[in-house]
Parts: sequence; structure tokens; C-alpha cells
Amino acid sequence: MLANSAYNIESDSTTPEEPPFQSPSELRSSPPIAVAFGRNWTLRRIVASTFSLYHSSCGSLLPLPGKSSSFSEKYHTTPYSGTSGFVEFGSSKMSKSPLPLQNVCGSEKKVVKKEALVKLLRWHFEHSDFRGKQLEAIQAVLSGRDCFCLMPTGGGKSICYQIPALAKQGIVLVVSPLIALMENQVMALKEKGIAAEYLSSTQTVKTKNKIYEDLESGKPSLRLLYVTPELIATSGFMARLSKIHARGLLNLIAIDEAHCVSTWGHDFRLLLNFSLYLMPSYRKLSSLRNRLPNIPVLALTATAVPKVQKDVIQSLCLQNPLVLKSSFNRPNIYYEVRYKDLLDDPYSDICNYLKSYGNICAIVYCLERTSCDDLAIHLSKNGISCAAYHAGLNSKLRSSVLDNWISSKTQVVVATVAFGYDFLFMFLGSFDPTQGYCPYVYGFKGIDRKDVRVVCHFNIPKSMEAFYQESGRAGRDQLPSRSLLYYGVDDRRKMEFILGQAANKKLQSSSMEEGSSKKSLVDFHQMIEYCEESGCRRKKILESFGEEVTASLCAKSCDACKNPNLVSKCLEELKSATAFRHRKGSSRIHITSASDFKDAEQFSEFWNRDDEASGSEEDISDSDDAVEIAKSVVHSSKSSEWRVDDRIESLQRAEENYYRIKSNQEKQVNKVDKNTISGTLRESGKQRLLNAVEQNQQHFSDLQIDFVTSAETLENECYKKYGKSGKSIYLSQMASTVRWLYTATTNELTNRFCPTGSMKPEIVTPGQKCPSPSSSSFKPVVAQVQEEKVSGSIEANSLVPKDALPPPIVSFSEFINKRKATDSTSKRQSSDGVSKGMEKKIKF
Ligand SMILES: Nc1ncnc2c1ncn2[C@@H]1O[C@H](COP(=O)(O)OP(=O)(O)OP(=O)(O)O)[C@@H](O)[C@H]1O
Ligand SMILES: [Mg+2]
Repeated sequence: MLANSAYNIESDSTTPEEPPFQSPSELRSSPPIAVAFGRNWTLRRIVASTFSLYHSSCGSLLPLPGKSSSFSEKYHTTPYSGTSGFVEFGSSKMSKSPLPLQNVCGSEKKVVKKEALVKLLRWHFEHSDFRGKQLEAIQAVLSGRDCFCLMPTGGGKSICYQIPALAKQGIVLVVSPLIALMENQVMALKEKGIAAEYLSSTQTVKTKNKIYEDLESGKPSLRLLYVTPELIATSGFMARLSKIHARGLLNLIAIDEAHCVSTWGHDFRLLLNFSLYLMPSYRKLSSLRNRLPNIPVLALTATAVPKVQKDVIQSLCLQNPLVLKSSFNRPNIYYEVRYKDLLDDPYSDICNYLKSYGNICAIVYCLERTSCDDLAIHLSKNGISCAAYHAGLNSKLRSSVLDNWISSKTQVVVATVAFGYDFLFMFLGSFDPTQGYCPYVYGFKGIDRKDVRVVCHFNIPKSMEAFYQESGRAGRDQLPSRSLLYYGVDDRRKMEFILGQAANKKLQSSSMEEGSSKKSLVDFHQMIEYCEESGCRRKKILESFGEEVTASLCAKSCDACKNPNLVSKCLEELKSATAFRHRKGSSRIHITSASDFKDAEQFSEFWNRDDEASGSEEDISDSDDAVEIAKSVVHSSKSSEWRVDDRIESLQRAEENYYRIKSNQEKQVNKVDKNTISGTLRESGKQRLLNAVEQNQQHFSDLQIDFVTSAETLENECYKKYGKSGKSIYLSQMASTVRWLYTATTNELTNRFCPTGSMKPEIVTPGQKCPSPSSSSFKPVVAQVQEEKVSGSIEANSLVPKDALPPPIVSFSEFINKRKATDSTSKRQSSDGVSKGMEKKIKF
């Protein structure tokens, strides 16, 4: 098979003497003799077989372990470094030839034939054929042309630069915004025997030096080098890159997640300020074109907004690029919406839903950490192998939850939207503009589990793009999968509130246009339409990306196409249920205008970012045994095997231990530094409460509260009660107080700040100041409430209105006992046949 006849993979007449490409099966049956590439391959073949150093594999030279690499250095054939003959950067060893083809392309500016590229794809990636526009993109860049490639998430963008790296001599530089993504890809490539590396501060100096040595050697072995945009922006790295370019070794520049270049693209997939940090470095990538002329640039993104496309092409100075756009349709995903307001119990519903599919792999997204924890406990209690995952856990726990999930030990992860982008937050937290690297993400294993069968949104996502991205994690193996969204009117209001505040904040803190700040609300509206309007869900998704499609495309693979009557009926019922609730005024979310508020993060996963930076993470990791027990109970990979009662008991025991240990003087001395609540922390807490109080004044505009004193009193109460328990609990209590302030109804606020009942303070007339919580008339009520709580008679005391209770963070035991009491009451009520009002169970 070593015909020295024409090596005519792509009609390249300039390399007639090169050996033909061999398929893996051909290779496996090939005799173990050396095959060499290059113009003097015959000579090398002779030398190689003389020294018996190589055996054939995929038409390339594969050095045998333990043999000298001097041959390759001498003849520039397989430029591996390292004594084993294998590239050994980091810890991964390569097992397969990284150089199956040398210059498939041969002369520049010619289109490489499909067959040669398919062979590379099959050999290295074991995919039978190219998907969508992959081939066109690869052919374009191999012929030296710039290319803008828009492919949906999971569409296979990486192949578009990985195959060129294998088809042509030289290095492909991949710019990627996240170390975790780079690390993930590099690891996967190494496993396939492809020489890839990333440069990051997370690596040892030795590893970095080895990479640089390789790059500066006569013939680098690296095929793909992943870097962050920040590194490119440094003069040192740019100088190295220019040298590589000058030596003709740079093959292609691939800009992954290229929407980050655009000021319009920064909202996509990336949360809050993420790309505001990255944007400057991404925008500097425009200089690449001038600094590294005549190298094709491949921009890859899944953002379909036309403005972003234009901006990316302009910013990167792409010249006459081939613009490729793939459809965003994910035919293997079935889309469905369920309406929380029409369900008896959404928790049971999701539980039954997941169970009905057996032991499947799933992701459930929630908006808040507390919902994640609650839902994870509920699912575990019902025998689903499940764990919560959110930024409130320390990195050790997060990575163990991820590990368990990736290795199928846990089937369901209940996560905040941070899942998958969680490292973004850590990234932000530790962002060092001079380095652009984040040490925290080191060790992250990636979340590319292909067999996710269900992605469930337990709260409405913030935009169609976010929804598409998150639901797109289902069925990356192309097998039938499902997206289920639970829509609730309260969730909608909450999200409107969050986005309104975020828009306000952005507007205040930057010179952004008003239009841009309102964009998020407009985007969210698309999501509402997806849920609240009849008609094909798939069509709505695709149209939001500017695709024109007919409803027949869906082929009944969404609930609205499959059961149109049922969906219409639900929507009607939803309307009347909402109107009914509106009339009764039972909604707890009172938002008149989202733009009236500040501090959007208060409700969401973005909540507590400042707190984390100020130390809750370290609190958790420095926690004592009791807290460890509590954590391991909540997040145990064996969670499904625990009976919930056992779990609760363990948690209660852990809490008791915690307080017992706390009362131990010696322990307190040991812990004093770690748990000290600093004056600054308390001041920022007061400020936070003050903001919340002020923002809520419209709900009790008749009452004039002394806001500052009220905020101080609330903080004092919290500090007094929880200060000794450490920062985590104090912060959590403060967070809950703020949340309570934001969500409290007018009645609740009035009762809280101007309590009537036992105290019957002075009648507050408009214009007259209500007694502040610190005034003498207020204090007794608080004291009384505390006393009642201790004696367990809160509920029974008719003199103290229920709404006048302090914010609902209590000790774990109190919480559990209270909940048990509520549960048994509601069970009694339901068995008494209490009317369920407008609520009705919907079966799909
Ligand atoms: N031609 C192909 N045939 C089959 N599977 C493929 C093909 N190309 C890529 N894949 C697989 O598709 C999955 C997604 O690929 P990849 O991560 O490159 O997608 P992406 O477009 O970069 O997605 P994202 O937008 O999430 O980054 C991977 O598991 C990959 O192995
Ligand atoms: Mg990708």
C-alpha cells in the first residue's frame, strides 16, 4: 500500500511522491514498516526501517515508546519532544499518531478534497462524516480564506479548527475565553493522540517552558495551541507569536466564542458582567490581522443576532470571509412547557416526570440556590439520584458533584444557571487583568456529557438565547431528548424585576445606550411569548434567531404541535387563574415598574457575589466537622440512598454539634479569625438593608419610616442572633432579610415596621413618622416574638400578627420542626377535602 504513485488527496500535483492516505482499517492491516512524509520520504523510509524505530500508523510516523527521538529531530518528521518519544506536556500521554497527514493541502489556496478530510475525521474523531457546514468551513480556512462560522451550540464548531490542525503543517492558534473549556478540549485531544496544549497561569513553570521550548524549536510538535485573549494582548506573547509567524509556522487563528468581540454579543450565554471583563481583550484581537498578516482567521460563534455577526466580522477585520450559517434547529429535542399555576404541586410533577423516564441523565435549572437545595432534597427523597450544584458550594464540593454526575454516579444535577458557567463566577472573582487567568478553574473537568436526556427549567430563563443554550445541553449525542420548562407567573415577575434592575444598574454604571439596557427585557419577552402563546415552540425558538421556518418542520416534536388543544386549554386556564389571583391580590411579588429598582442580583444566582468575595467560600472550606457532616449529607452522591428523615436527623445533629462546639471557649479562640464578622462587612450589610428598605417605600408610601435606623436595627438583630455563628450564617441571614424586604407585601411591611396587635402603637397618620424598629414601641414586639418563638407558641398567638415575624431564617431545627407542623396541617386539610380553588392538575 506504500505506493509511491501520486499522492493525490487534493489534486495537489506538487506532491506526487507523497504516500496515499490510509484508512484506519487499511492501516491496521499494513505491515509494520515505516512510512514517512515530506519530499524526501523515500530516504527517510529507508533510514527509518534501517533503524527500526518506527512503525506505521495512519500513514504517519509513530515513534515507539522508549525509543530515541533523535531521528525525528534530525529529519524533522515527527518532532516530538521528551525522552519517551511521546509528547508529555502535563500528564497526558499520547497514544495515537498526531501527524497522520503532513500537508494534506500541499500548495496553498486550493480546496482540499472531502475524502482526505473525512479520513482524518474518522481516524482521529471516529465520526463517520462532517456535520452541517463543518466541511465548508474547513475547506475555506485550508485554502487560506477567512471564515465566519455560525453554528448552534453542540453543532461541532471545534472540528472546524481541529481538522485543519491535522491537515496542514504548522500550528493552529485557538483563542478561547475560558480556561476550563480549553483544558477540557486539550485533554480530549491528547487522549486522541493529538498534540495540543493551552497556556495558562494554572500550569507549572516547567510545563509552560516546555511549551515555549517546543514552539521555539526547529519544528514544533504542537498542532493546536489554546490561549486566552488576555494572553494575546500581552506584548511578550505577541512577540513569540510573531516569531512563529515569521518562521511560517502559523497555520490558522481560530477565535472561539467570537461573539465576545462584539459589544452586542456580550449578553449571550455569559452572565452579567462576564464579557465586560473580557471584551477589552477580545476587542484587541483586531490587531491580530495586522500583526500576523496572511493567516486565515476563523471566527466561531453560536450567537445568531445579525448585529453581532456584522460586528465580529468588522472587529476582527475579516477579509472577504466565507460566512456560514447553520440552522439552529435541534430536531432530536422535544420541547414542552408546563404551567406551575395550574399544577397541584410542581415538585411532585417534576419528580414523576423524571421518574417516568427511568434512571436518565438530566439537568434541572433553578433560578436560586435555595430552590436548588430544596428541589434536590425533594428529588432525593423520592429516590432520584440527585445533587444540588451552585455557586454557594465551595469548589471542592462543586467539583465532586460534577465528577459524580459526569461519571454517572449521580444522574440528576439541580443547578443554578451557573452550572457549566459556574467557573465564570470564579473567574470573575479572581480575575487578574494583568494575567487574565483564574487559578480556581484549574482541575475543572468539563461538563460535556452527551447523553443528557432531559433538561428541565424549573424557572423561566432570562432569554431565548439562554434557554436555547441551556436546553441545548440535552441530546448532544443526537438521540431523542426533552426540554421541559415550568412556567410560573411569579417566576416571570421575579425575572422581570431582576432584569429591570440589571438594566438600571448597567445604565448607571456605564455609558451604555438606553436601548442596550432595555435589550434584556425585550429578550425576556420572547421567552414569555414562548410560554404564554399558542403555536409551535420550535418555530418560536428558530424565529427568535431569525430563521424562517414552517410549522411542519417540527413534525409534532413539541407539545403545542402534538397536543394543540390541550395547550390552548392550559393557556386559557392560566389566563383565568392569573386574573383570579390578580383580583384576590394574592401574588407576593409586587413590582410596579422593574426600572424602579436597583441591585438586580438580589434575587438571582448573582445574589451574594459580593458576599462570596468577602469570604463565605472560605467559611465553608474552613468549616468544622459539624458543617462538614451537614454538607456531606446534603450533597452526598449517595443522596438517593438516604431516607430524608435520616438526612434531616443528621443535619439536626450536625447543627447541635455545631453550637456545642461553638460554645467551647477553646474552639472559639481557634476560630475567631476565620469567623470574625468585620465592621466593614456589617456596614455593607446595613447599606444593603437600607437599599432594600428604601426601594420598598412605595409599598407603604403612607408610612414614613426612619429608614437608616430601621436598616441598622435589622442588621443589629441579625448580628446579635447570628454573629456568633460565623460569617456564613450571618451572611445567609442578612441575605434572607434583604430578600424578605424585597418580596414582602404592603401588609407584611406595615406589620413589620409599624406593628399593631399587642403593642398598638400610636396611630400613624400620613406625614407622621412610624416608630422605627429601634424605638421603644417597636422593641417589645420583637422581644415578644422572640420569646414566643422560644416557647413555640408563635402560631397560636393572635396578638402578634403572623406577618410581623422577623425574616424567616431560623435555626435548622426550628425550620424543620415548623415545616413538619405545616406539612401535617396541610395534609389534614387536603384529606378534609379542602377546595383547591383554581388549581388543577394537568396531565400531559
Ligand atoms: N461530524 C460530527 N459527527 C458526529 N459528532 C460530531 C461531529 N462533529 C462534532 N461532533 C460532536 O458534537 C459535539 C459538540 O461538538 P463541539 O463541542 O465542537 O460543539 P460546539 O459547536 O463547539 O458547541 P458549543 O457551542 O457548546 O461550544 C461533540 O461531542 C463532538 O464530538
Ligand atoms: Mg465550542
